[in-house]
Amino acid sequence: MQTDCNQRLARIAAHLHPPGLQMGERSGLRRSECRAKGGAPGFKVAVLGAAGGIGQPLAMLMKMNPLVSVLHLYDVVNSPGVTADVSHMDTSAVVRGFLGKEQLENALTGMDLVIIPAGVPRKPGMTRDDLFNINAGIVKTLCEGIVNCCPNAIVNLISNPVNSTVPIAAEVFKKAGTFDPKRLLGVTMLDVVRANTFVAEVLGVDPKDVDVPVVGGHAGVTILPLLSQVKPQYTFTADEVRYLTDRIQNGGTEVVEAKAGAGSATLSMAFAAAKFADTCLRGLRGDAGIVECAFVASQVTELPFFASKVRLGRGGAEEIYPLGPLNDYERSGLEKAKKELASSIEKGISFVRK
Ligand SMILES: NC(=O)c1ccc[n+]([C@@H]2O[C@H](COP(=O)([O-])OP(=O)(O)OC[C@H]3O[C@@H](n4cnc5c(N)ncnc54)[C@H](O)[C@@H]3O)[C@@H](O)[C@H]2O)c1
Ligand SMILES: O=C(O)C[C@H](O)C(=O)O
Repeated sequence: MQTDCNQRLARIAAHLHPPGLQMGERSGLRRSECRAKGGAPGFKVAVLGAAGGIGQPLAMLMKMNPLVSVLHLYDVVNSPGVTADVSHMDTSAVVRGFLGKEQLENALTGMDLVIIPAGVPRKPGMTRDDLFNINAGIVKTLCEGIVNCCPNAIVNLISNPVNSTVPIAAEVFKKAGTFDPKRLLGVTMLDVVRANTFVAEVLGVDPKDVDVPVVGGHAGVTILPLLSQVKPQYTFTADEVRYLTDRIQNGGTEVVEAKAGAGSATLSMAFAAAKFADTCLRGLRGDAGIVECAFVASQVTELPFFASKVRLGRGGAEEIYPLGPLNDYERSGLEKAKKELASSIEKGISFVRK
């Protein structure tokens, strides 16, 4: 058995240069095939946009996740190099790379979870909505691929503007008759990660002990931290509430400005995306009591999409929790958030319906 495997590897190695070539492209065999057969049970995960600023560290973090048995890394550039690199990590997930549109189908076929950080990031002075013209088309194409190849996969959508790209994805799935609202999740985890960090600084505690629900959406005033519901319970002063709300709502801009033209949050986003993906996988596995915030199709407000706490299970976002009691400051924030969200959602919907 071992000898067979070694012989096949030797055959593959003979065909595998120059570096960067898709694994198995010439030999018809994948280097991972020998091990894939004996691979650990687990979930199949694809990262679309895997060679990007978020994609690369996210690929690394997903390769470290013991719940992942197969990791597909897709991009329109540089995915062979990222794949070769990540595949050398001695963790159990089998890694395969896919390059360019013609390999999208193979990248997606059979996936349980698809994570999408594909698209352009902001530069200083831009809003997330300024990314719409480029990213809307990218997300639409990738979601059409999901329709054809893994319509039952859970989708974690990171590409901005999330407030519009999630409605775009939903429309693509609806058009194809494959839309399951529980399986489409806009990733707002970075807002929660930031909120926990900034609140922990104010309280002087470890961020791991802090939990701040962040609801609404993922842009400016639509990011609504519910500081009155913070765990551990604490009553902030009005100044603290204003400082924290402003910092959480503008955390993305803080990074964009600090990077001064070199992009937006990538490392903290990869961390947040990996954390969120892990909760989705634990939900798929059937773990109980997994609750995170996400931007989903929702009836929590009159808007068709809204971020709030959801319970993740085998079917995705199986339960969507109401917002709970809000104070006057949060109620007024909610009205502002809903106004902006309504037009961003509408923009996404009409992009596909036009
Ligand atoms: N949801 C959030 O909290 C959050 C946080 C940070 C960034 N973002 C967003 O994530 C996106 C990616 O950010 P980044 O910093 O990684 O950007 P990046 O430019 O570094 O990487 C994007 C990658 O997407 C790839 N790509 C482009 N078109 C593609 C296509 N059609 N198919 C597959 N891949 C494609 C690019 O080749 C590139 O490798 C941006 O839209 C950014 O605004 C969202
Ligand atoms: O701010 C951005 O443009 C990227 C992302 O949405 C973030 O919140 O960091």
